[in-house]
Amino acid sequence: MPTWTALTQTAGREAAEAIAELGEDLTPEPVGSGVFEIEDGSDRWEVGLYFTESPDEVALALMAAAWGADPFVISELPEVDWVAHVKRELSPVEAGRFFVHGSHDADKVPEGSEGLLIEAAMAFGTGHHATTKGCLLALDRMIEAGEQPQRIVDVGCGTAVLAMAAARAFPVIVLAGDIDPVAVDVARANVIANGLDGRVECVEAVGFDHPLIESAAPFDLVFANILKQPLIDLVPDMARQLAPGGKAILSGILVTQAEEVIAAYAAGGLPLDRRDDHGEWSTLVVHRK
Ligand SMILES: C[S@@+](CC[C@H](N)C(=O)[O-])C[C@H]1O[C@@H](n2cnc3c(N)ncnc32)[C@H](O)[C@@H]1O
Repeated sequence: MPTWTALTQTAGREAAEAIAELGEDLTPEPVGSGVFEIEDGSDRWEVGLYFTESPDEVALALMAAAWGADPFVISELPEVDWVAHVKRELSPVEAGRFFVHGSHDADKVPEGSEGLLIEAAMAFGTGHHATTKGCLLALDRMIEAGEQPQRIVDVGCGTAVLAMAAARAFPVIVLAGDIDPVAVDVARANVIANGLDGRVECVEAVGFDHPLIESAAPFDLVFANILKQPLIDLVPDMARQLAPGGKAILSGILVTQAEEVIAAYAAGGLPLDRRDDHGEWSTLVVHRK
């Protein structure tokens, strides 16, 4: 049976995300990576990189030192442990009517819930992160309120979890774009696995910058779970690409950054409807006047 090498360490959020990203450039390439919040109030994150061959320990030590992070803990895992690890990390997540789960939990979707199948992969959006959950809850409230957006785009789709949730809720074609080609591949695979082929179109795009997205504008609903600065940079495009009365669900914003993002959107003609904080993360709903 093959063994896996798991590298884990804890770090601050920014360092953990950077290490997971840089880890993908290593030789040999990791077969998986993940950044998981340690929910003990310590503001520490666990970053894991998983290899089928032994990685270059010198490169790893340099990478950890460059980020001022602790050295990696290197452990050999029999295959069975790796599977168990992924399953443990990917316990199902409930957010309103949505139940995000791996294939090992496909039989656990509660009656009346919308199941979304997301396997562990190298893209963000398993539903575990507070920002994804915040967006799913905002969508759930819109559905509850009887809103029926027709033109929808998910900017920074990652696994396409938000785009697929919207496609389950509304009988329209949902567009999903990501700057990262690996995420786009993962998103396409998820769309097929969820039986949404033809209902969610995934493209490689920076912001709204793709012919398919531009030709579908203006939008009634935009998701953008990206970080504070890209969200602020996106204000002029967001104002142009949203239809009057259209809404944007924004996340990836630390609670301490929320006022700055709210002010930037209000100044761009996109006032705040609602703000919800989940732990250290804020999710905002804004609309175009
Ligand atoms: C925090 S993840 C969100 C994934 C998913 N939408 C969710 O809510 O779980 C952010 C994603 O946005 C992508 N991204 C960041 N900036 C972007 C931009 N300007 N345009 C398109 N995608 C972007 C990243 O590659 C990443 O996949």
